[in-house]
Amino acid sequence: MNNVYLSLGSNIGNRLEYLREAVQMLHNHKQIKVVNISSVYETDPVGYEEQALFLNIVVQIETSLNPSSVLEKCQSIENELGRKRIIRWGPRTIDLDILLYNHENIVSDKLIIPHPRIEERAFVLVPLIEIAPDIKLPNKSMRLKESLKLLPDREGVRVWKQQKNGEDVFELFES
Ligand SMILES: Nc1ncnc2c1ncn2[C@@H]1O[C@H](COP(=O)(O)OP(=O)(O)OP(=O)(O)O)[C@@H](O)[C@H]1O
Ligand SMILES: Nc1nc2c(c(=O)[nH]1)N=C(CO)CN2
Repeated sequence: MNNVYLSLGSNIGNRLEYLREAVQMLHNHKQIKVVNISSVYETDPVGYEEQALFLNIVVQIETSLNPSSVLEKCQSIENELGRKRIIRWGPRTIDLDILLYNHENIVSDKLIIPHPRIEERAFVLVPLIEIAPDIKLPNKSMRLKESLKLLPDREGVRVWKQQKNGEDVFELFES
């Protein structure tokens, strides 16, 4: 079974509902098991700043899908939830990025894993480290929590809804 971390973000409409639906769609796939979900963080937009605040989470899944099939599933969820690609790094109902796939390094036309901007994004690192405190990038000795300490914009990431019960990954999405 492959251990995969995904980053999810939304900054249009009912942001929590989009996150909830995306996680449900992952859960509904018979080859995907959702094993952990971070708290929900409200985050200042990065890259293109003239847009609404995001909600971001990181989700850990176990899956028998290969990396390109995980990407296809992520993109089909984005399409189903009405994502439109208009501005690079611009507003979106939902965005799913693959952060890590086991400890593999993958470079193809469609996919780069680890995601190339993990270490510069507090909105990714904070929720990722919450659920995987000692995680490292493949072939790197420094833990990501050390990378996070080097980022200037950590205060742009605030807990919005605390994950209450790590055992029941769906509790977050039931209240
Ligand atoms: N690790 C990855 N996860 C998701 N998409 C990836 C990854 N590596 C490369 N891609 C490619 O990136 C393309 C653009 O993705 P997308 O429009 O979601 O980018 P973005 O989320 O706006 O920006 P960013 O990549 O900075 O998060 C996708 O079509 C996909 O082929
Ligand atoms: N805070 C925040 N900023 C972003 C995000 C995001 O999910 N959260 N996604 C982006 C494109 O992937 C660009 N900027």
